[in-house]
Amino acid sequence: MKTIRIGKIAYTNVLPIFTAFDETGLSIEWCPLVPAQLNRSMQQGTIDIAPVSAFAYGQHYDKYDLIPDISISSHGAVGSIFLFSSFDRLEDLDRQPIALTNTSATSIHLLKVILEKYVGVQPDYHVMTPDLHEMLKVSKAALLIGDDAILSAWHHPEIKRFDLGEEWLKYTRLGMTYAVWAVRKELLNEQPDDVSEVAKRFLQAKYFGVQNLEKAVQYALKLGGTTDFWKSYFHGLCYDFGKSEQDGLATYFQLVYELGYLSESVPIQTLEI
Ligand SMILES: C=C(O[C@@H]1C=C(C(=O)O)C=C[C@H]1O)C(=O)O
Repeated sequence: MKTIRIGKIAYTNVLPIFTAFDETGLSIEWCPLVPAQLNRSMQQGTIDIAPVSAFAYGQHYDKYDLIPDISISSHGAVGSIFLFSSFDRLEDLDRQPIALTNTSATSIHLLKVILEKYVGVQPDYHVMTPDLHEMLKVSKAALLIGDDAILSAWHHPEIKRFDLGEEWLKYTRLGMTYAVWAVRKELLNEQPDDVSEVAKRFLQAKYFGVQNLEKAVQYALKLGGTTDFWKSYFHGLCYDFGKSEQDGLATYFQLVYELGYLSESVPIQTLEI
């Protein structure tokens, strides 16, 4: 078996899956990166399988297939995708500067959909490294994801923040999928049996990890917080990719396409394993 390079999101959100992954008998190399770097590495072919931003799948779906029934989704509040804002109302952000983290792809476009389609404002976006203090020096609101969002919320409870999973649910009554497990089609053609085995291990890891959160919580505590905080964070995330998650994602793809941020409407294709 040729070594398969697998990307890992360098955030706490995936710990229930990655801490439960059984690599016995597999030849794999782990590549921990933030989502925007994972998206790039998958596109360039320096990694073969990864949880990529759902938006990045939309950009390159012709090159990828998806492992079925695994994602990072939420039905409502996600707990780690926040727009921090100097204003109490999203309506006040029209023509205002908003800083977007350079680590994201899905959430950046989710924010654009919410603000432009539903709130009806047209802000001036600019991309920055994820540093809340620096971002708010030059803008009226700042989008952070993952551990950057969690830490900034802890350090700055006084700053108003909007949870994008909650906003999306409010306007659409749908869940939202932020990341999906993509496999490069080239790898699938070259090593179909190995891909199928890795996909099965991911699904086993998901089933076991979500039922047994102790190990994930133990790792998560290194960032800070309490056991109860992390249990409730993990319970707020959904790692499935069934009909209700796919319906939410299909609506997102349609709206992102209508707003011109994707050049075509995206089919969601999952693998038979
Ligand atoms: C829930 C999250 O989902 C993520 C958001 C992503 C994005 O915005 O592109 C990509 C992968 C996930 O890590 C999070 O990062 O907090």
